[in-house]
Amino acid sequence: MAENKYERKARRKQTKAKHILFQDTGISCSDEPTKYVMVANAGLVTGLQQEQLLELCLPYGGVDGIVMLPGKSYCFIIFKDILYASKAYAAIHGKIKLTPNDSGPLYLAYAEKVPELSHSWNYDQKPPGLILLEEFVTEDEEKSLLNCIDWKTSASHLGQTLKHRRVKHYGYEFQYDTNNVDKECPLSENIPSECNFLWDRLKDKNISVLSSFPTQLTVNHYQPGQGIPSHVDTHSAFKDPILSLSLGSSIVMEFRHQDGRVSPVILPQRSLLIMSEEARYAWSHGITPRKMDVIPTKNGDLTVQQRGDRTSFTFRFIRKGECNCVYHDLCDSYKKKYKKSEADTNCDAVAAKLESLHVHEVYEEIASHFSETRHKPWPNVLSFVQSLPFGSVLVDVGCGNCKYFGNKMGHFEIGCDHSVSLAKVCHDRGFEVFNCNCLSLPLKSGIADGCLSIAVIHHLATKERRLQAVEEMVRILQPGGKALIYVWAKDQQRHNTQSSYLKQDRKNRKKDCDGELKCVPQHADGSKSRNTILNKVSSQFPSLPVHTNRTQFQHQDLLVPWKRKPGQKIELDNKTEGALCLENSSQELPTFYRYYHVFEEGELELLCSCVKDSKVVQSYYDQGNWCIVLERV
Ligand SMILES: O=C(O)CCC(=O)C(=O)O
Ligand SMILES: [Fe+2]
Repeated sequence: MAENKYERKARRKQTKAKHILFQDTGISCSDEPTKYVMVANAGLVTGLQQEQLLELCLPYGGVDGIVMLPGKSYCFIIFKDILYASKAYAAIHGKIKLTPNDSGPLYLAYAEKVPELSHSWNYDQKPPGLILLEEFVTEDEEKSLLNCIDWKTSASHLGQTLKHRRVKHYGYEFQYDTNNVDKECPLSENIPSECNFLWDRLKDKNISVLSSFPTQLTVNHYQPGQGIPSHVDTHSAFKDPILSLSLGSSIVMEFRHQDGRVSPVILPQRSLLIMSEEARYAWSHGITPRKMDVIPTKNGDLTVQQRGDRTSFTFRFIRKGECNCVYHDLCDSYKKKYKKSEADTNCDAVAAKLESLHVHEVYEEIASHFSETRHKPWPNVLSFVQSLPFGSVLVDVGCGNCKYFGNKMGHFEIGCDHSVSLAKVCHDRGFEVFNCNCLSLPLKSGIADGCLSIAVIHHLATKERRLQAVEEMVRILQPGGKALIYVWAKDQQRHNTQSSYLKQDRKNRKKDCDGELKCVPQHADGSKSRNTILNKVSSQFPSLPVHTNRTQFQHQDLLVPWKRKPGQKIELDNKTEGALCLENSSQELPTFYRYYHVFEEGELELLCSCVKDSKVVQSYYDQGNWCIVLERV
């Protein structure tokens, strides 16, 4: 039978989707029915919510799961049985729209398998420290609690209607602009006495999380379709634990960890949720604004459940003083302390001097040799660059010899570096470059789609300056733009594999020729030679240790030797002050000393987490470097 025009269109869409799927994931589609049905034109990118899709598919049989991939406009339904899949396919493909206002029908295809998600949703594993007490209050108690809230109140801070829900505070007002409470300014309304029985009940149940009574209560009222953005209750505002009583209706609350784990937790009506320790400090919680929730059934399938009106009572304990938790990434008290320790301008001036002498001047001196040793691009950096779409503006901050430029990817490439000599190398190679300090980029905000900072900010001598450099990169990115940052790791031998630095160093040692990070000159009495160098180098910065090559880093702030290539002329001018370079009276070649701050594990994440308007979207270790992809939000 001849195809009609709708069938022809559906087939064309299907062919295109199959091709894209294969390109993206290597997964082929199948002409025969399978349990895996690809939805070609609905996914996270099109704003699809999994409960919509489930509602559509469940009438045809059991569903084991829905796989939605970040950044993709397609998704997959995993049916329990091939029969269900084929029934759904026959009914939906090219015929049914998801919602009446959608422009076209859904196009489906059978896939041989589904892509594996590195971090999937897990209904079975709750965040550590999370306790859920079901049927904590009776129906009568529920009514009495709901009735004791007087929403009709004229004071501006009471009974607020936020975009997504209605809220009312007792004890202290939670201020949504600062995400904190004014501890000096308690409210006249205390937590209603109708709540008092809850604390005895906790004791009766042998739950000993409370050492005193809560001092703050926030009542949230959610209608179906409303929610609360994912957040961690400010550490400095409230102690551990936080309690939340669910009244009126049940709901799914999503807990998210920074490592990508998502744990949806069903909060049944009349249950009490206790968020303590890791669940309180290191996982964010939120409620997605939607009218239905996806929940697992007893036999493990997924189903949807309509939401009703829910009122939650969130009880908290106002904290006196600062938080001392160990979950630093999400702790505002820790970040405040961390930033303050660097606020000293005297320290800033010393740092600037150190960078000038042991970074800027050294790179001017070693530029051509440095450039000769820098040809091979790092594969992960290259993939980042290649992931930027055609027409992207790419800024390489601290571009060195521009080894990541010239990829013919249709990018507009702009390099900048402090070193005049390195900028000249790039210019001679035909690239657009200018000189500047990465602490203050002479570029308009929001102009870049991608930004590189490869082995740059570890040359900045204070946390505040490193933060400033990252803030500058985020500033020049447009929303959605990404920066890739590489810094040297203190740990050069992670997972028992040697970093390229240690490997390179070994090679150098074998060949006994020059390159990056060469050893200091060795005499027969090597130690004497080293001491001479140390004394000379440390004259300006006495507390800075000199790194011993071929070894793991012993300190975080140090001077790393660079030995000049043999046969190169040494031109020392007065500026060098003898500290950045030692010209040995013997036959030895001069050694330059570059300042480095090598990063501990987690340190780069912490630094980036202090940068406004950005989020860390990827974090990894790559051959002796800690690396982060930071997205401007
Ligand atoms: O509605 C809830 O259960 C949680 C409310 C909440 O997280 C908050 O107000 O901080
Ligand atoms: Fe909260």
